[in-house]
Amino acid sequence: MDSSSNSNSNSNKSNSQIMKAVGVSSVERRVAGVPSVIVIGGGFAGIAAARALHDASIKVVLLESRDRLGGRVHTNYSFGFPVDLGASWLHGVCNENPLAPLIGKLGLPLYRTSGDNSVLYDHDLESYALFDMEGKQVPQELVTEVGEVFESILKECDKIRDEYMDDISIQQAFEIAFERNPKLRLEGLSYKVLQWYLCRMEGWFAADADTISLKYWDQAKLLPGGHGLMVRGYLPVINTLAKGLDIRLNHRVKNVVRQYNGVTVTVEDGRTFKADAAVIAVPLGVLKSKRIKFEPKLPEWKESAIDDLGVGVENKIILHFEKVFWPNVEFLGVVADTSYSCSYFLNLHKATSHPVLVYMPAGRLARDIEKMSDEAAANFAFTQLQKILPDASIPIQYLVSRWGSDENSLGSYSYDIVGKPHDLYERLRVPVDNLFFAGEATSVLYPGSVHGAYSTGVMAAEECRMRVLERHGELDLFQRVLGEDNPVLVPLLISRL
Ligand SMILES: Cc1cc2nc3c(=O)[nH]c(=O)nc-3n(C[C@H](O)[C@H](O)[C@H](O)COP(=O)(O)OP(=O)(O)OC[C@H]3O[C@@H](n4cnc5c(N)ncnc54)[C@H](O)[C@@H]3O)c2cc1C
Repeated sequence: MDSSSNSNSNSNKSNSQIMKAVGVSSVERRVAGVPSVIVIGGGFAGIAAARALHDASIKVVLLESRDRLGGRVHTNYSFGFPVDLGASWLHGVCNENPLAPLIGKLGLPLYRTSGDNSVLYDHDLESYALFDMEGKQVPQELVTEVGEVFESILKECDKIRDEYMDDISIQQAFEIAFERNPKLRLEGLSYKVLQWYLCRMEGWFAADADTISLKYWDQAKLLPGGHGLMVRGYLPVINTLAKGLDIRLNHRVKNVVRQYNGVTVTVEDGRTFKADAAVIAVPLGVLKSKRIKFEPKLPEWKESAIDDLGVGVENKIILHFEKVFWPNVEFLGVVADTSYSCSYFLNLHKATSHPVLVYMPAGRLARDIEKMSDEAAANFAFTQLQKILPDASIPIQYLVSRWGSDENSLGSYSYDIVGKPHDLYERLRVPVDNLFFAGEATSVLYPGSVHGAYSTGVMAAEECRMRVLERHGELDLFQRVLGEDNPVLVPLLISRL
């Protein structure tokens, strides 16, 4: 123990002696002090990174542009109870989920909307009601039958993927599947139900079928255990992770300058922050907009990953009613001629006992609705509801999200667009000198999810910690390995066999 601390201080001394010899400025002298990191972005990824670095005794400051933490997790309490305007499901209700220990420890209840292997991504067809535009309920058997056809189409798409060298869109693949197997091309009400399934698929990617890559649409990993709604909202998890951290709200980062010995970050009002390294945990949409200037510029391979990965839009229009007047099912749907015109309402009353319906448009429809005022958007959602329930009473309150145009997100979550490589997530993750990247779009396994974002934050923090401590000559891997409660067999990292 003693000898290791001696050797650390010796290495620091020699560092500062070298620095004095070359006449360096105060910025460089900071290297001899406490290891420090700036985390940019206070969503799940950024908070997870800041937490891990703080717990490893690194000095961390987290800069967040909004006046709140959480980013695309936003629990709102204006109805007098929690509702989530961003993420609300835990995808993968199982112990392998990296968030499971925390959610479990906090005693937060989950309402499971699907088990494994459901036709829909986040729901089983156990508790639902679909209607046509005239308000007539679609028979359950028909919905199940069309669900089976939908699965057959996806299997056909798999074959098409194997045959085609070049990538095509999901929509093109569907058309080829219909040409090859006309029985799959449904008609009348069945066709409309098929459009509704497509609408739900588009919701999962927050994008339209003509932009989603056939090659990579199903490459993200789904954890087992189905999907569970966070009944009390996600905010308690954010608050727990953020406890005791140095967080600066209303700090919009404009400039990130990296030097060989540290980073300088400038926020909108001109204030600067300096540290040994930075974790960039802002959304892909923000990186795409180039509103944060990097000096020197990010390398070409990083820039092209930012440009080429898709970011879709999904929104929530949350309607609060005086009392429940709709059927006691988990979700209500409206089937139509095109997936654009179909609708989906999540019935929060099932999970939370509050009289709330959540209308969830995605892709072009979501972008179009964002052009409306909040009031017009809420009216639009209500009009869709009136199509199926003409006697619907008017909502007493509503909330409207705008993830696509909000300058702090500029999109809802990432997805693979047609014709681009799948290694973009990894390229987005790979550090550039002393800049480390985190966020859902850097998750190779679980993009577009809360647990994916969380894992990337933890991973970026670990890489960053190693880098920063190495710089300070203080790297003590021994302590971490010994400190683990449940030692597991970790494969050796062998770079040359
Ligand atoms: C409508 C919707 C529904 C969703 N549903 C689910 C779901 O049910 N389950 C699920 O797992 N996932 C869901 N997701 C996805 C999930 O919310 C995201 O994958 C995850 O929250 C992303 O976390 P993040 O930390 O990567 O990014 P963010 O949460 O976006 O955090 C980035 C932070 O950076 C800040 N920032 C931006 N610009 C700057 C700047 N210049 N300077 C400083 N700070 C800046 C932002 O304000 C933000 O706080 C949903 C997303 C949306 C939009």
